[in-house]
Amino acid sequence: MSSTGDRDLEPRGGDGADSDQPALEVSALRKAYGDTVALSDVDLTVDHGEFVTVVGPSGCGKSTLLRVLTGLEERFEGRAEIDGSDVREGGSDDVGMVFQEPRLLPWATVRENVAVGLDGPDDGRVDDLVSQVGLEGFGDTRPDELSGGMAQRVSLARGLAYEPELLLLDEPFSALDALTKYEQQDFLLEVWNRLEPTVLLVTHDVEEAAYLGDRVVVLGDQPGTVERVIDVAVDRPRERTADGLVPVRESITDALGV
Ligand SMILES: Nc1ncnc2c1ncn2[C@@H]1O[C@H](COP(=O)(O)OP(=O)(O)OP(=O)(O)O)[C@@H](O)[C@H]1O
Repeated sequence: MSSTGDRDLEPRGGDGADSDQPALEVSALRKAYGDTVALSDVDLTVDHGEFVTVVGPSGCGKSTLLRVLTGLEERFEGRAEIDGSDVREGGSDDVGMVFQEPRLLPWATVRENVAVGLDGPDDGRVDDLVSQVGLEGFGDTRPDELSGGMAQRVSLARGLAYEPELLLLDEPFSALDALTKYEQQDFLLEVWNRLEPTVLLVTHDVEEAAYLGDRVVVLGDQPGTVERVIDVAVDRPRERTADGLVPVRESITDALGV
């Protein structure tokens, strides 16, 4: 299966983006919870329209990095900016987040959960998204009647619904079976091609990190810091079996020490 669409890999500014500023910039980031240092000395710059994947072992601080960027962690050292604005001062409000746990409104239907960030009703778009994440026919279903993988897909559709300039995704495909995961990865690539958001996607899946990313940031643990940054110089659309992805996967596993 291959990703869809053809894409110019030059970074571009999206609508309203200040092209003088990177989409996202982190420098000398350090975040500790008591004695536990979750992140240390993290530097990362992501350009507008880039798709960057972050891979690392469990507990290396991947979710913490996303929490810092979304403004959920106000106490940290160093700098974290979105479009040149400090995340502690609000960053940008044009950020879509897909959390590791779906965090759906339990009383709301699938359709209502997807539409939650939209200003007004846009039934056509919501229905399209519901069907694109493979949930056609489940628009009126409530979260307690969904499997974990279905709930995760509702969360993905909600994160995409208002077409943000920056998408922060925390293991959005981890609860999916292999085939559904491939379909949803390609759906995300199709959305990325069409809307050109900047994407930062956290995963522990080496294959996924290589297949999706323009660059792969490998985090090491204890404390979490950038171990290696790997450019994925493989043309898009990509085949999952592309020869060029083999050395990328090897470089990731080498950096992870596995
Ligand atoms: N609220 C918290 N209080 C205390 N320690 C925390 C908190 N959140 C995270 N940590 C610790 O910070 C470190 C990084 O956690 P984080 O959840 O960011 O890792 P992760 O790489 O996302 O892990 P996983 O892949 O298992 O989701 C871990 O040692 C974790 O125990």
